[in-house]
Amino acid sequence: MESCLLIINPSSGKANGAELLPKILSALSTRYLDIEVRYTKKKGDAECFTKQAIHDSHQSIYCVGGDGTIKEVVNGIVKNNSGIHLGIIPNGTVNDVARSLKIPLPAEKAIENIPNTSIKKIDVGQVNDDYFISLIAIGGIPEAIQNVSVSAKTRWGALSYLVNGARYAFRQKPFRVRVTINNECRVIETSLIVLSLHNSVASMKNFFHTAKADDGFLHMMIFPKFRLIGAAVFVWKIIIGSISNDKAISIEKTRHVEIETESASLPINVDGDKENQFPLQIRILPAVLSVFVPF
Ligand SMILES: Nc1ncnc2c1ncn2[C@@H]1O[C@H](COP(=O)(O)OP(=O)(O)OP(=O)(O)O)[C@@H](O)[C@H]1O
Repeated sequence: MESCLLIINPSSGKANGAELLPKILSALSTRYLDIEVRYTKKKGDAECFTKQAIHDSHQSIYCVGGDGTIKEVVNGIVKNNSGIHLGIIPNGTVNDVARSLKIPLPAEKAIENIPNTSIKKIDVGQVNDDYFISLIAIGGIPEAIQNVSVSAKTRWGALSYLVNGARYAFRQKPFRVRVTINNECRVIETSLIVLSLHNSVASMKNFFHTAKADDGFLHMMIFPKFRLIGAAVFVWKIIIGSISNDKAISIEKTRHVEIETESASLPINVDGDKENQFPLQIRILPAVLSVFVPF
């Protein structure tokens, strides 16, 4: 029988990860003889635990947390060039990766479904020297979303993101970026850029209608400059899932993109965390991650 590492972020989502332990152990014990359990305490722990699991020759890692915790595990896997299998028990606030992979929500359902999963190879994004699994967003709105406190997320869930994002949308100042796709360079004034590997963004399904976790593409939306009324219209279209039909938005599908700006303080959000400095070299690594998904 095989062995696995179970990583639990006890602060993700409603901060109930530790309470799920008995159920998870019972589900995993049908598949694994040895199950090591580790709790994260801070940023970087999940990547560090992953590195150790690869070194210890575990066959799989199960991750209980949100997209930020999954991103750390993915960094540990890809940076170590490992084929270790990843199981996702979605217990964050938005859980876009799980939604895209049709992993049942909430976490209790995903746990019950562990026996009915098999391996699928999916894409990973690379941004400069790091990796991401879901989303890069540039602008003040993503920064506002990132600044939502753990207590607000625990109490209000995805609603806390929406309210903070909408509040900032009205104060949003446009910014100028140089975007290079397929050797074609464009200077654009925009208020928001969203780049995703999946169809679900900020827990809203079909943000990118055609995106698939294994299609080998980065999906990118460049919004025009917007102010008060424009922001309200876009927020509404995002909520009702019709944003990708908006003619004012430029939608790109690419394998590589470079984004530069002279606005030194322009915020970048990578899978929910503030990271990286411009210029951004972003590319897709097709089918490099083995994840458990429902049959
Ligand atoms: N014990 C802990 N207490 C507080 N923060 C932690 C702890 N362990 C990890 N973290 C932080 O949690 C972040 C990841 O949270 P994660 O994204 O998984 O949950 P979330 O923000 O609730 O969900 P989502 O990304 O779906 O919105 C990591 O970047 C890390 O900084």
